[in-house]
Amino acid sequence: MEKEQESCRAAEEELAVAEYELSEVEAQLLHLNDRKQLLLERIGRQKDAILLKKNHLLTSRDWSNFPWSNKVKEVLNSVFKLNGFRPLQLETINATMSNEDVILIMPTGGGKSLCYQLPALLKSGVTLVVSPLVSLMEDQLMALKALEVPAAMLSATSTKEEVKSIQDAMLNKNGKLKLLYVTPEKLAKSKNFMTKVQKMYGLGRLSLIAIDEVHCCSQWGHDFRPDYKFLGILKGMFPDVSILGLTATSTSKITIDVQKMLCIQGCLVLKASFNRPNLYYEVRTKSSSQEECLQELEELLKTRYRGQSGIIYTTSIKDCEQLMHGLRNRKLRVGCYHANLDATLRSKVHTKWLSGEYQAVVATIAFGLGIDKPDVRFVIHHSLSKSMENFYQVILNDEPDVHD
Ligand SMILES: Nc1ncnc2c1ncn2[C@@H]1O[C@H](COP(=O)(O)OP(=O)(O)OP(=O)(O)O)[C@@H](O)[C@H]1O
Repeated sequence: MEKEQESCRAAEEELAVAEYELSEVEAQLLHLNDRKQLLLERIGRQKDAILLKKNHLLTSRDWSNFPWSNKVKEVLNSVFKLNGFRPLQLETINATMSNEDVILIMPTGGGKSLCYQLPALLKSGVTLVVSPLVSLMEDQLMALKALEVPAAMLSATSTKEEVKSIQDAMLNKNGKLKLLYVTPEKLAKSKNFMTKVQKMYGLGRLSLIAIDEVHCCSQWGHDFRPDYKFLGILKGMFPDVSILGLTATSTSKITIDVQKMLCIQGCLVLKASFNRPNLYYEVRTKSSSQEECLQELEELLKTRYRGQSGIIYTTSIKDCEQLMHGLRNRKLRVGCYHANLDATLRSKVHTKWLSGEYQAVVATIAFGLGIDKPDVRFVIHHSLSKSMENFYQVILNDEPDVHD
């Protein structure tokens, strides 16, 4: 009995020692965890400071004169038939030629395409251009064909033969192909195509990656596209190739998000002026009566904007439908466009507006990306835009470019 009591006491003592040791270890772990936290914060601060310094160095550098400047001018004249650069075009081209990652924010129609098309011709190999819409790519290809620049596009509708000939051109050391347009879906969904891009990179033939409408990477923007997320792997896969992201709409929050997504934090960000002196803005007091509002719109469309083309933006689909019916009842030729209409109907409305059959489209923000009509003379906002950037984007998508 006594022996058992002794053994029990010994076990209790052993337990107390172990518990004491454990409490010591826990205290050390707590201390280590605190140190870890402090170190992580210090590393984060240091990384931010380095990015800021690098960004400052990039931003304060003079991007206007480089050994290849004469060649750049020559290609601008002889291939693109242009006499000079618009603001920030030369800086973007030079930074891209220097293998820097760049985000270029420039208003619609500012001349973003030249910023990757010209380096594509000067660099050896093929420039990959990621573009969100097949119609945008087709426009670009038509313009490049007229300039006799070898370019191609790959989309979900490309035939087997087209795919084969493009893939051969990608890997052919003597191939003439300079620009290859692809949708982000194609990159994200076709393993076969990505393998070919990797091979092209291995051969030193991937010269530049241009990402059009780059704000689509960010969930903060109104045009977020899930497939743009895939583009985040490109920098890791092709570290020697510079990335040029282009957009007409980006807040600093979106730009930082895009840099993070594409793994190009601290890269050079070039932002052109968004002041467009050829635009006239007017703010009117909106009547609370729907009838009076319709009457005012009718008057504008039949008098001030008679025979002219435009867009009336609303923020809700319900408003969009109601306004179209109200205006049609007043014998105005208008259509409506929003995300709830099927693609065929949307395309019909778009075509009728392009051809002039509709004087105006009553639309939500779904009507924007890829809309390009040279003779738009008015944009009416029936409701206030959700943000300044949305407002700017919908105006400039449709602005008559009287300077060009
Ligand atoms: N340096 C230049 N001098 C004269 N015209 C130019 C110059 N650069 C571009 N352009 C012309 O400006 C027009 C718009 O260019 P581009 O399509 O590249 O604009 P963008 O910024 O890409 O617009 P979006 O945002 O709609 O894609 C084109 O007709 C192009 O030929």
